[in-house]
Amino acid sequence: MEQLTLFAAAGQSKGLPTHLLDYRPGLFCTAESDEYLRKFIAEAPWKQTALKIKDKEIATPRLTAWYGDLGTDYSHPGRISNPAPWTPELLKIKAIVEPLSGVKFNSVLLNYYRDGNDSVAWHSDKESILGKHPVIASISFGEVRSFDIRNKADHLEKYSVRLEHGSLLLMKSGLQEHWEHRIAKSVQPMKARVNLTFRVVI
Ligand SMILES: O=C(O)CCC(=O)C(=O)O
Ligand SMILES: [Fe+2]
Repeated sequence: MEQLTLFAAAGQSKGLPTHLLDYRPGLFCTAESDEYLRKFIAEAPWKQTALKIKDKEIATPRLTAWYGDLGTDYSHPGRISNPAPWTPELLKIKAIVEPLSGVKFNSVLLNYYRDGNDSVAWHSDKESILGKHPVIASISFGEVRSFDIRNKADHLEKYSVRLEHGSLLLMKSGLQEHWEHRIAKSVQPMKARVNLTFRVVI
C-alpha cells in the first residue's frame, strides 16, 4: 500500500536538488489554466489501465491519456496504448515548454487525479524507450498536489514540491536514474488535477 503523504501542508522542501528539478510556478495564468483544466477533463480520451502486481490485476488509481507523434506508441508493463494525435491546445503548450526545457518532445502523457484517492506510487520514468537520461517537462492544472522525491540509495533522503495550478516542473537529466517520485494519496479532500508530462519516446 502507498503511504499517505508526509508533506500534506508543506511547501517546497529546503535543500531540494535544483540541479535535478526546476520548478516554475505561474507559467500559465489562472484563467488560462482554468480553461485548460476544464477542456482536458472534458475532452481527453481518458482510460483507467490495469497494472499487474504479483499476478493480480489492479486498476491504476488515476486516469491517463497518451498523445504524440505517430509511431510513438508507448508501452509500459501491463499497458499498451496508441497515442492520440496532438490537439491545438497541446501543441500550444508544447511550444511554450520546449524552449524552457531545451528539448523537442514527441509525446505527452496526461494524468487525471479525480480526487485525493487518486495517486501515482513511487517510481522513476526510466523505461528504455525514454532513453538513458530522459528530460521530462511536467505541467500541472487544478488542485495543488505534493510531488515527493526520494533517493533510491537512501529512502530517508526525501523532498517535496507543491505543484501549483499552471506550473512547470522540469525533471532534468539524472533525476530518473537516482531518484523516485510519487503523488501520494491525501487524507485532505482534493479537487481534480490534470498533469501533463512531455516526453521524448525513442
Ligand atoms: O502527476 C504528476 O505530477 C507526476 C506524474 C508522473 O510521475 C508520471 O506520469 O510518470
Ligand atoms: Fe513519473
